[in-house]
Amino acid sequence: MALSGWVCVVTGASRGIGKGIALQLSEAGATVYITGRNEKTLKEAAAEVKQRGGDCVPVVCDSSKEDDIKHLFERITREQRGRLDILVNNAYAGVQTIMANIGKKFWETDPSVWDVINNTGLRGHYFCSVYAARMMVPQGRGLIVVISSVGGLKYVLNVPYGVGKAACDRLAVDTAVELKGRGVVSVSLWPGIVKTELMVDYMNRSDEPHISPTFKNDFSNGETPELSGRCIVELAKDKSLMSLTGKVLMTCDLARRYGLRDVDGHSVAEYTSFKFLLSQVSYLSWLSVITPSFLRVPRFVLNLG
Ligand SMILES: NC(=O)c1ccc[n+]([C@@H]2O[C@H](COP(=O)([O-])OP(=O)(O)OC[C@H]3O[C@@H](n4cnc5c(N)ncnc54)[C@H](O)[C@@H]3O)[C@@H](O)[C@H]2O)c1
Repeated sequence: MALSGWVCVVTGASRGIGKGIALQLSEAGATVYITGRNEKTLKEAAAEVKQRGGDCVPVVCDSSKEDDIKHLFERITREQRGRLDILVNNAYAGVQTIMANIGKKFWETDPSVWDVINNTGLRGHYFCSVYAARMMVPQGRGLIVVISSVGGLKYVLNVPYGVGKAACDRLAVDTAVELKGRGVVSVSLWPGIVKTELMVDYMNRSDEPHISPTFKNDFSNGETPELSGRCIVELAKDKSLMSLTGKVLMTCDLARRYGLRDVDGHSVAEYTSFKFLLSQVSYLSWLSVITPSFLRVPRFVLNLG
């Protein structure tokens, strides 16, 4: 129980990656406050965490409302005597809207899609980070993780998605600048393709015209929602964690760093390997068959990107 006695917050944990992270943090011994808007689904998720022996506190908290966020952190301060070890900024309200608008250009889409995607998934993260840092800085330790994605580096899905993810990455990098010397680590985490409930449901829709055979194959090799949680547990235990502050981390890099497999026993897809990248280009995919998987794009190239 490496995280026994630790106090964590995972926002947006009634399903998907947030729930997976809560399951892993509580399995490692932490008390995990999970948030969401719907009391019923939140309590169901908490029951699942508790069923695996974890300590979980469901709190109805809408990440797009500052008052809710303020009350969440006031409650933790009261109940845990000011202790907070990890904040995972994960809440995201955009998945269904993104799926419903795939293929449309930004000018063909209702502009309010920006708010759906970024009010919770960016602004909410900033507000949570402020209140969490107010607890962590005085105690001189803590870890803040923002769940982002490769959309922070290149165009994926749509404009508000990518701009929001680039800003999530900058949120982690810039908060790390101001947290320097305070003992609090701030990182951005990119999961790969994750088999969340919503994604599985989307992929199962036989009438969906936007799913390419390549993506179907990538999805079948995708991550479970718990892999990100497994990576965060290892990060929290890492003696040289401070050296990672201000960095954008990928689950596949962390899996390699800590020798992790996914919770279902599968090895983690290497998204920066030439083998994977070649498989994405139809006329070069034959090359991926003969390319060894240990050949990867150097990190400095990604950083330049
Ligand atoms: N699914 C993937 O393949 C994938 C890959 C890379 C990155 N990500 C990122 O991971 C994050 C989580 O995505 P997901 O796929 O698990 O999404 P999801 O929709 O399955 O889960 C989002 C969670 O946030 C909660 N939520 C929504 N609005 C909220 C609000 N206003 N306040 C509080 N909670 C709220 C939902 O109830 C749910 O529990 C996102 O940032 C997403 O971009 C996902």
